[in-house]
Amino acid sequence: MISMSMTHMDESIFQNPTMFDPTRFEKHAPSPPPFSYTAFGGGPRMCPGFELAKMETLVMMHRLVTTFTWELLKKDESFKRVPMPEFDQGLLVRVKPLKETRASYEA
Ligand code: HEM
Repeated sequence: MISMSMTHMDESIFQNPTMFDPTRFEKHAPSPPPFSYTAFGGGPRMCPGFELAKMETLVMMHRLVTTFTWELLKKDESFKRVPMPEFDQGLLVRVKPLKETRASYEA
């Protein structure tokens, strides 16, 4: 049994662990020590789909932020870890296609 958040939230391994910083996973970034980043497990039974999953996640994120605008409806939203992140108010967002948003700015 592993506790991923023990190492994922360890400041001696990941600088500013609670900060959203995708650059920490870029190719030129220093690799974390073995078995400290365990989202995909580790060792001989490590997830064989991890490269595919990372690529799919990147493509999906790119599409979501370039196709839609996102508006946070509860500005005082926060979350706690129990142990997975859970939003206090359900993370309500208004999502609009980017084309529609541009049209309303132009009107
Ligand atoms: C965000 C997406 C994914 C996450 C977080 C994830 C995570 C994991 C984890 C933690 C394990 C256990 C590894 C271990 O025991 O050390 C695992 C195993 C596995 N994953 Fe994934 N996975 C993801 C996506 C995928 C995809 C896209 C595929 C296939 C296309 C896949 C196929 C597998 C298989 C076949 C195993 C079993 C490997 C074995 O027992 O030898 N996973 N995954």
